[in-house]
Amino acid sequence: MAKAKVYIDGQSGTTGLQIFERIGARDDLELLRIPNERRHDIGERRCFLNEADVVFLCLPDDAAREAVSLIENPDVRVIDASTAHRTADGWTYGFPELSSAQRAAIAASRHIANPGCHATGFISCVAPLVQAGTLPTDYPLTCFSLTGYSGGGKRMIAAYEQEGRPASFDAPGIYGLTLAHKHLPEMQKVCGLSDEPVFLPVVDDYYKGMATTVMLRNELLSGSPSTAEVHACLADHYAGHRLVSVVPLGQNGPTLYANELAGTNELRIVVCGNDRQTTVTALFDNLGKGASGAAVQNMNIALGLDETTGLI
Ligand SMILES: NC(=O)C1=CN([C@@H]2O[C@H](COP(=O)(O)OP(=O)(O)OC[C@H]3O[C@@H](n4cnc5c(N)ncnc54)[C@H](OP(=O)(O)O)[C@@H]3O)[C@@H](O)[C@H]2O)C=CC1
Ligand SMILES: CC(=O)N[C@@H](CCC(=O)OP(=O)(O)O)C(=O)O
Repeated sequence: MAKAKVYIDGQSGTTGLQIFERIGARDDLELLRIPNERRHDIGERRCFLNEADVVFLCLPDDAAREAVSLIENPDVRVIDASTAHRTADGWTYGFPELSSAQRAAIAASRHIANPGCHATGFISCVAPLVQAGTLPTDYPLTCFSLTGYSGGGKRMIAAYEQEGRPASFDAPGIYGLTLAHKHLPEMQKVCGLSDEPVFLPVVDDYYKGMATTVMLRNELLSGSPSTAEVHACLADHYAGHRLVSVVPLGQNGPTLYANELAGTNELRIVVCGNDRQTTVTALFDNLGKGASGAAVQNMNIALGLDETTGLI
């Protein structure tokens, strides 16, 4: 069988490099590499974008939209890591663990929108509870999400790693204070919520790794479930999945560290609580299941391969 041809637009960026790291040595794929000095040349990019079977877009939103407009070959499968198309018509949201129907839609799609990193954490905690009817769609959700500075791409990495950087970078920084973070639309739409959550992201002085937490009052959930019942609902949903799992109740340490799953493609959910209040936390790597690992998983599904090929 012919090898699938793969092109990464934005190959020298943070997400692009991490995709290359995961697929560069695979012998079932043929990687098309644009000469580095031509990587911004529209004519050259157009050739690569139309020659590939699978294209990863690892670009800012506007450049991702432009890249899509350059693709004339209807057989190209596009996996866009940017925010540009995550709630757009005609695009399939690339979180296969949502449902078997979602996985089948990804397998059949030519336009896959890779989830945002904070959105990945939020959706992994919330969507199964909504699907089960445990979490009412009008629940007043709040969420905070910790990320390493590589989540901000090359520019933020350079800012954090520069000599003489501001002393404030030594401490966690709460941002998104206008409560209009770019991941809110996908969080609301994919979970089927009637409103956006109140969401605060926090960036801190470490390279990669995330902890996204949603806080719940059990009495406001349908049927006032115990914390163990909330846990069971999530554990049932993710049973049999290899990249997303739920830590057995009580098996987590007393402190959750946002870099616990850094360097992996996995996401693990930790449920804690006292039956009056429950917290659900997703631990993962912003560059793993939060971006490049998820993008490779989506490619594997789109090519009909085992979804974890090259990932575990
Ligand atoms: N970092 C992360 O954890 C995550 C990132 N994402 C998303 O993935 C996308 C890429 O982010 P990230 O890798 O962090 O960003 P980076 O800034 O690290 O990389 C962006 C890349 O895009 C290239 N680029 C920019 N404009 C153009 C253009 N017009 N034509 C061709 N190439 C262009 C840059 O080229 P050059 O090499 O010249 O700078 C660079 O290689 C973004 O949309 C981001 O929001 C999603 C989830 C997580
Ligand atoms: C630390 C930091 O700034 N992180 C970025 C999220 C990176 C990401 O996921 O961006 P996409 O929406 O393109 O996926 C932010 O919060 O805007």
